[in-house]
Amino acid sequence: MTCTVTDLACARGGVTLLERVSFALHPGAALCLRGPNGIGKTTLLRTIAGLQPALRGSVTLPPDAIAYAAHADGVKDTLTVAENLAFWAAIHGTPGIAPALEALDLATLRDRPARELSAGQRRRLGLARLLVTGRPLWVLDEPTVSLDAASVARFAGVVQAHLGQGGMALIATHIDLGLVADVLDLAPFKARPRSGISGFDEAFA
Ligand SMILES: Nc1ncnc2c1ncn2[C@@H]1O[C@H](COP(=O)(O)OP(=O)(O)OP(=O)(O)O)[C@@H](O)[C@H]1O
Repeated sequence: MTCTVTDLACARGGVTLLERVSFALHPGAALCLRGPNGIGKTTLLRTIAGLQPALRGSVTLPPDAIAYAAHADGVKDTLTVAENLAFWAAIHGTPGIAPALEALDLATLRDRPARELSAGQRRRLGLARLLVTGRPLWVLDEPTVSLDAASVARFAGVVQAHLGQGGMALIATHIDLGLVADVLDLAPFKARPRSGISGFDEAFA
């Protein structure tokens, strides 16, 4: 199942940020989005994941085929690590949480309440959620924030394994994860500022 994004335009706070974004992501492939702070990487990922409407364009994969992981990780503080994963596994109908615990090195933390996790441990729990969704496209917004070097390498291996099973990954990241991935520079897709005054844009084009 290929994810095809065609002529996508997205906005935040009423401002159009990116326009004419098109690409195809095939099974087993990863694409890294690059661009300076504020260009609209998060906004584009949220739009592709179906968390906000597109101004224009289309995404062929439905939102329920996409697992989105971002800064707000959805971890429930009052539940333990294992309970958080079991909760998500139940929602997605995944049989067990052991592979996810193992993959993100969370087995020794399984009975720790999430509120007692360090930032990096919490991030690993948020990323472990990806594995229990069973969804083919992982949309990842700065997934390595707070992770130490060993955890970055471990997570890169998790993504690589997902790709090896025919999954896909779309990643906004400022660091090189060491993945075999195409890179999409968003600069050419930056929307031109609009005045909102009829005739103004044309007069000053
Ligand atoms: N809730 C909001 N309301 C209005 N504008 C917002 C909101 N959130 C973000 N923005 C603005 O939208 C623009 C794009 O933000 P976005 O987070 O998509 O950029 P980004 O490329 O992911 O940035 P970064 O690399 O810093 O994470 C920025 O100019 C930002 O200030």
